[in-house]
Amino acid sequence: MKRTAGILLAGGQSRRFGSPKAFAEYKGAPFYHYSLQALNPFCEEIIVATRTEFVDKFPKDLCVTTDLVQFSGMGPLAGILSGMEAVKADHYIVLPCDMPFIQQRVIARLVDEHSGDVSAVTVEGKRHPLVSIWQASAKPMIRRALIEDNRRVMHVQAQLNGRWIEGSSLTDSPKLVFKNVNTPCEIERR
Ligand SMILES: Nc1nc2c(ncn2[C@@H]2O[C@H](COP(=O)(O)OP(=O)(O)OP(=O)(O)O)[C@@H](O)[C@H]2O)c(=O)[nH]1
Repeated sequence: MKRTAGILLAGGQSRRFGSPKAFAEYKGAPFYHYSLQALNPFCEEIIVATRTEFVDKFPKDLCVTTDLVQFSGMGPLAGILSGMEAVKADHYIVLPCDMPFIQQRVIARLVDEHSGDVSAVTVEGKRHPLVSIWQASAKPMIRRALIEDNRRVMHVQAQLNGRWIEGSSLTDSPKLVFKNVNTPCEIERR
């Protein structure tokens, strides 16, 4: 049977937010909780890829890893590879930690629509490369990109046999569901 793992990206610097976004609260729960909930039914295991200083802030029952030392500080692509290296699986569902409106049923649809080496979501022309599903076979290409200091997730996706899935085919409210929060006022307005 194919094994699916989830990778929750939570190693960013949150410069625009001003405090670590993973632990910012929305409706009484930390942002990361919403991504975790969305991934949960579809993954045999979920790994949180984060920075050393955040490891102890996550509950002890979560699997948490830090980015591979070689690629530390290189952004979400490094987090994706680090998650892949930490957990063996056939494919990986990746979500950022700053998408508190994400929904399980939308991830279910994304899983149904996934094909090829990688799938990711686009909403009205805005690409969300981190909301994605990757085959394990993409790992060497990600590694090579990072070794060459190419940190762009979309660049790697373009080199793979991948597809962009229109958010409107997954949910009636794609702009909200796939909204990533970068500043506190974006969440205060809700
Ligand atoms: N593991 C890991 N995750 C990262 C890294 N950089 C960003 N992320 C995650 O990727 C997602 C999108 O991050 P961004 O909002 O683009 O970047 P950020 O550093 O969190 O925020 P800014 O400093 O405001 O750009 C979030 O879930 C981040 O936690 C990294 O180097 N390693």
